[in-house]
Amino acid sequence: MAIQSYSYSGRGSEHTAYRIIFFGQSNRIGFHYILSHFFLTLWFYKTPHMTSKVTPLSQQSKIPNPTQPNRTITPLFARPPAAGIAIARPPPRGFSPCITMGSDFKAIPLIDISPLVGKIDDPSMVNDEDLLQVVQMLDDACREAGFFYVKGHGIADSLMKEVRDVTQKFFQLPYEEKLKIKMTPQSGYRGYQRVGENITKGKPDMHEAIDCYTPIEPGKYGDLAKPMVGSNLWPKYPSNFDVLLENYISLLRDLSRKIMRGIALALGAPVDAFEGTTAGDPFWVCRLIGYPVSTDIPEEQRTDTGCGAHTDYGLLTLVNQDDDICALEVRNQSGEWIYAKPIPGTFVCNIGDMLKVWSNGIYQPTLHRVVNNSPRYRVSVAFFYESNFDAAVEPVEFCRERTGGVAKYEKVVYGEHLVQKVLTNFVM
Ligand SMILES: N=C(N)NCCCC[C@H](N)C(=O)O
Ligand SMILES: O=C(O)CCC(=O)C(=O)O
Ligand SMILES: [Fe+2]
Repeated sequence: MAIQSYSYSGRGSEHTAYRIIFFGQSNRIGFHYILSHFFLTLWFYKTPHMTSKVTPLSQQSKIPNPTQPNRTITPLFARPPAAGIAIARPPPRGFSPCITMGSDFKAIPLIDISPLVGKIDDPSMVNDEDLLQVVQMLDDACREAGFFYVKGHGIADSLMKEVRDVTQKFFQLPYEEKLKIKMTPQSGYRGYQRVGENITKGKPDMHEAIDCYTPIEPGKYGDLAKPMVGSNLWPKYPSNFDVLLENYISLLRDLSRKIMRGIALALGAPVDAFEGTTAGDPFWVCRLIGYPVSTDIPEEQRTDTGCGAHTDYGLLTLVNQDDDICALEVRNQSGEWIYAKPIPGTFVCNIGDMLKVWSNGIYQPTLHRVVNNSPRYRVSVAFFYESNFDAAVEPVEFCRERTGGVAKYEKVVYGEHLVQKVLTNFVM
């Protein structure tokens, strides 16, 4: 048994945490020693661990290290059972080599979500061991890295690849051709944007993209959605682009809904917490992105980042990235950039700003950026699963209770958050 004591500073306060680790090891089987380590980590906080400061979301991105705030670690099995689930016993907490115990992750966990995908809509799933294990892994991943890979998600490899392939083909077209679907304020910020047109924190990003959003009819959501009214501008070439993408998006919507069900359980919430007025009519965003080889960009136009450091705006992001180029980087607590290396057949998932507010900071979105230093053009297709456009997202009561009783974030209307981002994302 070992006891470690260490300090870390969160937003506005210092903590000393004591971490007690028990580990049992060494079972002898035949000629081999098989070491098995069981970690039971108990956290004690010396100080009352929550600040009572309410910080508007608009200021969050200005805080230097929003990656890891004051965190409360409440083991899943210590939580009160939520309505709608009857957790009879704790899910097994085995040691997973993918998950770095502690706050400074070095790798992003990989989760096989097939039990979740197969069973999450079945009311009799509540005590399913495999499912609960996935829920536990989601909880660990959302606390530790805010990022995880998923496999066993049910989306065919061939479809993932085809979507990247048509994206690549489109970006290979001559500029005039791409301009036929140019993004403008009149198009509701939907369509093609050239390299350097998207800006992050004032700096042009070295990517080109097609942005698509849930279509919005004029008048829907009143003034709130006005800048984004419109339907999507799909390329005419390759000719199956719109059909392919619309099918892909509908599959990813359903997959995201299922993962959000898992995340709801991971938070100890009812399984349908992200349905109804929160995300029962989820807004979605899809960005098809191309990152040119840096030497192909005219020097006077070139910056060193494909996409500057940011957090995503909604609930959950699923990134379908090129198989063989390492470019997406995720920031850990000590400020190191950890590669989200491509793992063929997986999506890279991460949580967004709305989940932070809703969970009162139990889960935090992690800063990430893209740098394509490879000698090859990189493609990624990012799908963003968001709350209802007009959802007023605020810390829910049981998450507040779990984090000291005080709401750390003010209510934010998702659509306002999105529109504010979109209106400042482009030099037009
Ligand atoms: N829908 C999402 N999440 N898009 C992410 C793009 C991030 C870059 C953007 N210029 C920004 O500064 O946010
Ligand atoms: O290209 C990627 O891998 C990630 C893109 C991203 O983070 C975004 O568009 O929000
Ligand atoms: Fe992102």
